[in-house]
Amino acid sequence: MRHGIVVVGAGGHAKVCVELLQAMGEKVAYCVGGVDSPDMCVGIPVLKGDAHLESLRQVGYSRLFVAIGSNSLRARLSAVATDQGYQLMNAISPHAVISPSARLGAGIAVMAGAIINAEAEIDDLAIINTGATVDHDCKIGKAAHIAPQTSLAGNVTIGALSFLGVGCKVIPGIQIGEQATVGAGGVVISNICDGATVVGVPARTIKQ
Ligand SMILES: CC(=O)SCCNC(=O)CCNC(=O)[C@H](O)C(C)(C)COP(=O)(O)OP(=O)(O)OC[C@H]1O[C@@H](n2cnc3c(N)ncnc32)[C@H](O)[C@@H]1OP(=O)(O)O
Repeated sequence: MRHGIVVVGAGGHAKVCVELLQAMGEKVAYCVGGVDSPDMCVGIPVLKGDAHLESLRQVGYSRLFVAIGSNSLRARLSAVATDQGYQLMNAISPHAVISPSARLGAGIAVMAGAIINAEAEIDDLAIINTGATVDHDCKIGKAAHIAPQTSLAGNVTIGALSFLGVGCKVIPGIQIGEQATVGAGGVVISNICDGATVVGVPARTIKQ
């Protein structure tokens, strides 16, 4: 028997991802949340505590999606789940537009209204959030998050675990390092180092 998908997380991001998976025609069996999670997540029962991952695996669940907004936590729990033998699913809205030449990793989320253009590469566990645009030849690193309405022009590279807040703009060819943060509404016109936080128009560094 084909089991439903296990979703890790029970917060706001998980709500959206559960509904993305359902829109793809999948059944979500359970969410697995922290001990303080609500009992239900958009109608899906929530099991509290990561120990449930192992017990669900033992009774035959094998497909899983990690729906946690924190990039580092998403990466860590995905590694735990794959070590337990889970296969990471993608949650991709039927209302996203994705080029046939784009390359998508595993465990990624692409929300409604997102556009991913020709030969873009989206690495494992990345989030391309609502209405974000990733133009031709962009490279989005592992477990990076491109927040709603952010627009990347062509040939932009985003390093692993980086976060671009809501409504950012990045001009063509820019390279943003790993674990970098761009504040909401930032306009990036020069390269950004690993670990830096930048804000504003044009974006300036507030933390190195
Ligand atoms: C579906 C979803 O919800 S997806 C989630 C989307 N989430 C977001 O877009 C959140 C984006 N987060 C931000 O923009 C945050 O403000 C961050 C991450 C850039 C900075 O957060 P913090 O490290 O807590 O910085 P803090 O709030 O202390 O601000 C530091 C300074 O930067 C300024 N600043 C912070 N964010 C911004 C911004 N987006 N644009 C311009 N200036 C900013 C502050 O005014 C402050 O300036 P000051 O020192 O002159 O007073």
